[in-house]
Amino acid sequence: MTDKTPLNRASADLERETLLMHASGRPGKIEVVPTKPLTTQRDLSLAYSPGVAFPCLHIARDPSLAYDYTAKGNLVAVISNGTAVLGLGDLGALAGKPVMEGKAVLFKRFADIDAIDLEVDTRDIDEFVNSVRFLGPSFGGINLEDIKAPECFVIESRLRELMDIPVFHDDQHGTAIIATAGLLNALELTGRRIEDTKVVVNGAGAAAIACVELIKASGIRHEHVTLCDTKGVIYQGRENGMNQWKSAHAVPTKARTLAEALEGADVFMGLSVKGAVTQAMVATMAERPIIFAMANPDPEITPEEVHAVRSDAIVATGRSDYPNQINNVLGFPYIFRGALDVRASTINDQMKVAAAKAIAQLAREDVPDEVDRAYQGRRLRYGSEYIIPVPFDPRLIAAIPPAVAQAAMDSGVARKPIVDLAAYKAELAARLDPTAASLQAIGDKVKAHPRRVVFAEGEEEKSIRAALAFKAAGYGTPILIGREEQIKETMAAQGLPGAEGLEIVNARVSDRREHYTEVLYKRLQRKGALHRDAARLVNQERNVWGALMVEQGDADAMVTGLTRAYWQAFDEVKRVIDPAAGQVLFGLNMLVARGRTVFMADTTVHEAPTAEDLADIAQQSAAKVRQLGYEPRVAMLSFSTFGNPDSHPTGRVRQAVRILEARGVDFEVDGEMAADVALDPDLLRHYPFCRLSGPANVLVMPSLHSANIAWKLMQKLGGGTVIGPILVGLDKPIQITAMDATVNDMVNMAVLAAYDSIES
Ligand SMILES: NC(=O)C1=CN([C@@H]2O[C@H](COP(=O)(O)OP(=O)(O)OC[C@H]3O[C@@H](n4cnc5c(N)ncnc54)[C@H](OP(=O)(O)O)[C@@H]3O)[C@@H](O)[C@H]2O)C=CC1
Ligand SMILES: CC(=O)C(=O)O
Ligand SMILES: [Mg+2]
Repeated sequence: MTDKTPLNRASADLERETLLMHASGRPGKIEVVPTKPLTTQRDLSLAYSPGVAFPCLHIARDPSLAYDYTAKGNLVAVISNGTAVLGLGDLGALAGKPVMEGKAVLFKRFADIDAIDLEVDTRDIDEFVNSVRFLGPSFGGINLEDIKAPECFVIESRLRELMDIPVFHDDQHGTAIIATAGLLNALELTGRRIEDTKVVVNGAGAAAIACVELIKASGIRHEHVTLCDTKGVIYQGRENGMNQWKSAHAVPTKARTLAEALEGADVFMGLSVKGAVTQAMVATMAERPIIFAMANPDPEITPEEVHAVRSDAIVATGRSDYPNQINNVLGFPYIFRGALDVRASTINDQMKVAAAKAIAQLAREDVPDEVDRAYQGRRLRYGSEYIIPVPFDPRLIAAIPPAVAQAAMDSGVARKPIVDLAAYKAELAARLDPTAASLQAIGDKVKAHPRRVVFAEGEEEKSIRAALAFKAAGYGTPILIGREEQIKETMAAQGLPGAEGLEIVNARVSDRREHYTEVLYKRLQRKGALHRDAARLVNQERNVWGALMVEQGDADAMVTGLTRAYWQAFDEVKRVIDPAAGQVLFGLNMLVARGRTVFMADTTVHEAPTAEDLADIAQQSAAKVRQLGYEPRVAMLSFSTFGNPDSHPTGRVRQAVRILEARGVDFEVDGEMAADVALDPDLLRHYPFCRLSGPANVLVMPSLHSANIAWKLMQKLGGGTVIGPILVGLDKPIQITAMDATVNDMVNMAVLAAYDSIES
């Protein structure tokens, strides 16, 4: 590529990273995980033949039992023929699959709905309808996606008639719901009356027609909406490129082009293609114009372009990297959640309006700290840069589905009404694990305060890739320690982009060498090191050099670990950096599995911790976990629970609990207790005196043996994600990965180290 503008470089980085992500490990983004054990002959005879005959026979007698005996009730099909893939046009069924897999995982991530993508390889309406209409028994709902207009209108309405489960074309109604929510708030913020507002919509396809219908249903007047397509304004009497859906919105007007239509308009809604609007056009709009440029992945006009000519504008796009993301991801997971939970037979207009109102209302409410923290650097207060909630707002799950479910019940389409709506809301709030939001919070904070992070093993390919990813994500400046020619050679051999934006430091030629040697010599001269030993360490040990950079303030943080056993890297770092005053050093792992996040300590340092050590580890773990956004509930683990069985080794753990009591710590802690009691609320109930208000999220292990074995077993057999060990207690932010760390692990650890340098 010859064009090396920052925008093109950024998109080349994004292309490389995205392709790598999709191809890494198991290709694609989804897999199927069994929910029942399948390990023994007995398991097999229950899950499959002969036992499985019984649920079949029961369902044959009473079809509603399919919701009790199969996954149907929580399963949605994301179905497309790929004729309008985002704003990329007709790429066909197969090429649309990455988007459909993406939609499926968004269902899971945001609303705990299992979804599977189905790509139907036909552009023929009848063939498509016939391929889908018989799939009803398998699913609780059908999400149609990226099917172009006008075929999508016919397909959706025919399937809605033919099927007794919700059929929802996301690009139409999901988009319309979110855009309407954003519009209601933008009108309020700019002091406009809905009935006076003049709207121009560019695009007259699936998303645009549905948006126009919903904003009109919300109070925008028919004659105040001008629709444009590739042929210009859709005026009354136009014949070229028309269809019945466009005709329904044609207005008498002299305007023939988008530019003419936009003169004096209050609102622009783009649901067309990248770059369809110019700065000159938005310059002619009314005071405080509202501009929703929603084409994906690139908007009709960027917020920077708008603000250069209209500083008074409220701007929204479909993208997550600008404020005001109007994207149907805010809608479809939650709308289906509510619909599935009442076994709705359809998603009707009342449910859509309820969703739009719930979303608009949420943006007006005070933003809780955890959401604010997650979007550091942005002002999440109802206003022109925050007209709509952000996708990682954990309140969405408790706000939208109940509104949708209630509307379904009120409008008579709920087949299983919810009796206790308050209990339903509480259940929804607890349904999703906050880890992703918390990691997002950490990453966003680093982006808001970019750091200089040393990647000590700078010549390693994984280090280079991690450094590039760190830079591309906007976390700051990576510093690679190594020989420039070597690093550049590896980059060229791997087809990686240039080293621009990376710093490369070669200890042997650095003008900081003498200084670092003196600093190290001063530290080590009474620990048996001669001057030449210090010089050798500075010259030859990258971990020592990197740690010195951090210690001397030449870098903010460091990550290492790929080329040395953990203990060796740890020893090298400790030559330069001490534990922070009054702190012990230890390892903390973050385990994410089965919808929950649990921290485990000490996984790296204390082989046989004393009661005092255990108390220190518990106290520092609680502080660290709080810093990461969790309220700690600490369990001091053992093989015994509250004295049963009573044995000598557990005394240490009990003593640690007494020490913590005496210190008057400000977090929940109790023990000794077995791991299953700590994690299982039903078992915990046998101990009503226990001071934990819920299952523990911090496990303090009695020894390094049990801790190290436990997290490694979890990593290899647990099916979850293990992050860490995170080194806690060092005076400077340095993290050591495992030798088999992936690029992603390295980036995570670099971000955690960078975060530490901001927080400390
Ligand atoms: N932010 C969000 O949540 C969502 C955004 N979208 C975006 O909306 C856009 C349209 O998607 P969708 O409705 O599904 O697709 P469709 O194929 O159904 O419709 C596309 C429409 O865009 C019009 N169009 C294309 N190019 C231009 C242009 N240069 N000027 C004016 N109109 C043009 C077409 O005009 P014609 O009729 O003359 O062919 C057609 O009416 C895409 O960019 C998509 O990414 C869609 C859904 C959700
Ligand atoms: C967001 C979406 O669904 C689209 O752009 O098509
Ligand atoms: Mg779409």
